[in-house]
Amino acid sequence: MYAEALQSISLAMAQVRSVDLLLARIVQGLAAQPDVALGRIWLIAPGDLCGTCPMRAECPDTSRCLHLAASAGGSRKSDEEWSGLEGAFRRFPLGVRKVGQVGATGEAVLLQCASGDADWLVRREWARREGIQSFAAQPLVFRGEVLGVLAVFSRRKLGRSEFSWLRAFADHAAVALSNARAFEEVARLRGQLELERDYLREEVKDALSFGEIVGRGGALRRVLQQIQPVAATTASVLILGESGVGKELIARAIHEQSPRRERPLIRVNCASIPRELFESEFFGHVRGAFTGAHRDRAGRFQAADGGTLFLDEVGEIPLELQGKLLRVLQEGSFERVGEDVTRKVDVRIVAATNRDLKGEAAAGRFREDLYYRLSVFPIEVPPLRQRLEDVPLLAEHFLERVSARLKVPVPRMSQAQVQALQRYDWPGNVRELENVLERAVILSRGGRLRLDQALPEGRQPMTGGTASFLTEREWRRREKDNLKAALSAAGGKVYGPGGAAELLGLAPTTLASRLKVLGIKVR
Ligand SMILES: Nc1ncnc2c1ncn2[C@@H]1O[C@H](COP(=O)(O)OP(=O)(O)OP(=O)(O)O)[C@@H](O)[C@H]1O
Repeated sequence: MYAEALQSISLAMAQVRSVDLLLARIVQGLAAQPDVALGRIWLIAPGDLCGTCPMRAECPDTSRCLHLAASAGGSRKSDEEWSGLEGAFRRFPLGVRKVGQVGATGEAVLLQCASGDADWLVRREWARREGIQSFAAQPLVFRGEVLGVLAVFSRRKLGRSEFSWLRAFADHAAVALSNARAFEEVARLRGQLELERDYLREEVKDALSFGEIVGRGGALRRVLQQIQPVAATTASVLILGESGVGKELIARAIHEQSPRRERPLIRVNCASIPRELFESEFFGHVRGAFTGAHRDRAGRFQAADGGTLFLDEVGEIPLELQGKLLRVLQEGSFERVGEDVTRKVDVRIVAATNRDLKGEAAAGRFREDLYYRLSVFPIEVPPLRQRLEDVPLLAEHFLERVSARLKVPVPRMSQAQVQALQRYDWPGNVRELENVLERAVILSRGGRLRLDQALPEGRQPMTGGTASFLTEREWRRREKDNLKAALSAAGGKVYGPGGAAELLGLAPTTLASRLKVLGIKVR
């Protein structure tokens, strides 16, 4: 081996950004030298093949060992090549045999075959046949940490000077290895960020509307008190409550108060995913896995790696997929659609439902084991009608927010109006209250708050005098009843003489589109 050869390999190394490619270049560069029979690199990594490892009995600690990561060289007797990463030496326990000792101590070794101390050679027959003279192993050390071992079997006796050249070369290799790892990490993070951005973009609008949780009544306080203790853990949380009570707000608060707050919170609305796309949405797919899969795509589990996955409307997940979901919750592993590789993730689950999931499980519509897994820590958010004491604060909050958004002065709300709001039973919960106030602010046009038309029918505040108009909802109902009556008078016939369109004096196409809008089915 010559200094120039090592230098030119070093130069080439600096350009490479992939760890695998880098290691391959190094050993191939070494093996290209006339006297080198075999060049190999092992890297320290967590123990993985312990069940089948031939050195298991000698292994002091299965947590970490040396993994053969690159190999190059060839026989001088045959055209056999030694680039495979399998075989007896694919793992070395740290501290065991020469390679393991270099990995454990960080001290290099130089051994000669001729000197009679060739006991270290495991394959003596191989060494004799291939004319091996020397073996040199150098640790790959970066910032004081041993990353692995670089070894060379030489057909020419290696002297001290070559050994020290190899030392310097190993140092270059270790730096290049750290750089390549850093590049790969950056690329991985960039990929993940892009993925998160894709998923998050659709939710930016939603996210902007999530301020603090408003309301300090006893019922809500009891809910809020549960957030902090559970946020600190990795336990799955199941948030139960009717639509619009603020379940998503609670889910976000759990994430924000958890140690995962710097990592992504990814939301999946399980009700909006078509049945056949569930698996791919959750776990991702590889290109060509199904029609339309034009490129590899990571799923939401991967996007949420290290963070929290919020499974909204979890009761909508099809039964077939529930088993796979259970597995990723239990083992943290899954496969992309169309791929065999098993991937690992670390994801905390917060799920929400407005269904009686326990009842669904009892009826066989939801897997019971999954239900128990999800509901380790249930949080029940009461409907707004059971905490009407929160209405005044919530109403103020929404008035201010909507006015700011519409850039109008905040209209003043009278005590009577607040009471009117508290008399309503809010089937749509906080979301409905928010919508009512938004309508009221728009109707107020910068003047006094106009709740009368904004509230759903039959709930106008008692301001004296009867209203001489219909609300939108009343109007629609009247129209619906009217169209139904006409249809029935026409015996279900829409078009032509005696049809409903003619009876109503409407163009048939106009009638058809109104029927569609109002959801009226024609027999
Ligand atoms: N306590 C609260 N303080 C402030 N805003 C609230 C509160 N509760 C709910 N909201 C608002 O009400 C709307 C509905 O809340 P959210 O989407 O969290 O309900 P949900 O229970 O998840 O509904 P769904 O089951 O329909 O998904 C949101 O705009 C949210 O900001």
